[in-house]
Amino acid sequence: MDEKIEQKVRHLLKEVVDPNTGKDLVASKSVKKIEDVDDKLKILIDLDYPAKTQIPVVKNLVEAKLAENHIEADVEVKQNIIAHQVQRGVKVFDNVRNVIAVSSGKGGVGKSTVAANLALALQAEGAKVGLLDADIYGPSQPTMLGLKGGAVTKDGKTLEPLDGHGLQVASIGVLIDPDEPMIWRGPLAVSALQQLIKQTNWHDLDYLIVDMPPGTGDIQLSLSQEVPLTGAIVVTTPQDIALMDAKKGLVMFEKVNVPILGIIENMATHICSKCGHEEHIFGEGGAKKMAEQYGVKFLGEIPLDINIRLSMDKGEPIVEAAPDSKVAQVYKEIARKVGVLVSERNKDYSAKMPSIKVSND
Ligand SMILES: Nc1ncnc2c1ncn2[C@@H]1O[C@H](COP(=O)(O)OP(=O)(O)OP(=O)(O)O)[C@@H](O)[C@H]1O
Repeated sequence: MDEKIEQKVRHLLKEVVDPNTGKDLVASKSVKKIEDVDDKLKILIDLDYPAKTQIPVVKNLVEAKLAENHIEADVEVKQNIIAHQVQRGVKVFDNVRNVIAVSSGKGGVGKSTVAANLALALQAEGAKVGLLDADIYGPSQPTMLGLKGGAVTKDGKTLEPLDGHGLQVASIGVLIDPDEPMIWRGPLAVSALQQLIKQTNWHDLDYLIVDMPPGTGDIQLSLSQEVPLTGAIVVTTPQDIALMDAKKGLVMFEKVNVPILGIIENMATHICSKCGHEEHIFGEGGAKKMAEQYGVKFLGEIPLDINIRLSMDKGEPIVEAAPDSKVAQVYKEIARKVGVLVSERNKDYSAKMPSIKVSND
């Protein structure tokens, strides 16, 4: 094709800023092809984040820029979520492109609720998503996602993921007696969770969300070291005591070189179910300040809202039960940020690395 045209188009695409990444399409490496097909200019743009609602937005921006410059072309915008780098020395999973840990410094801050709604929000925007419930102390995803039935195996060795509103789900809760108190020794817990992750037949996932056990003890540390994580999210509530523990979570991931995608403040404000008045009953701005202090992103704040709890208790998280509600929009906004932050991580090249043989001859 005419090199001049290609250069001109590339130059114009440098002027089209994707509102989601804040970068132009060339800088974000989204331009996959500019080619001549049967005398017609064809442009292919790949978006490396969940983009169902954003595909038409980006397509319109490109078409408008080309039209302004009297260039006619077929513009195709696609979602193509690729695998990104994990900790050095850890092997990535087959069929799972990106693994994201959702963790908390302490229990009860709403980590599992965030994990479920975040997974559903990523799915709503067009991603293929799995959820691994690794919370050995209180596996709540079977209830929260209304899972029916127990573990399913076709070959007696591997597990089939369960279906939770379209998510592929594996939960330690399905494998244990829910009425028995869970007393795991560290290594046993880690090996049971490793088995659950590796022996589940995940089918072609863009993201696997891991609902981590709360806290920053040995089990959490081993998991953060051994599970191939693209990034971690720390959930906290606004109280000083929760923030103190959340900081420990940040330090733990830093120690094992897992990039922190950001902090989410849950129960940030209380919304009165009678009058709709919103107030910061547990304190204000603590998580945002902590994010600044540690140089990580503040992903957003989720209000304390009775509908979040009621929908979870019914097994239908609010993003699924009321996708257009204000609260569901907050989760979706956070999910969009998470998708873009993952896309900014380095690509995973491990699958293409040649294996090097060292011989003694
Ligand atoms: N923003 C919210 N508004 C109202 N209720 C919430 C909110 N977030 C979580 N909850 C409720 O708080 C309770 C605890 O939430 P969840 O189980 O997600 O916490 P957790 O941090 O995962 O706990 P643990 O780590 O101890 O398992 C649940 O009943 C949940 O429905």
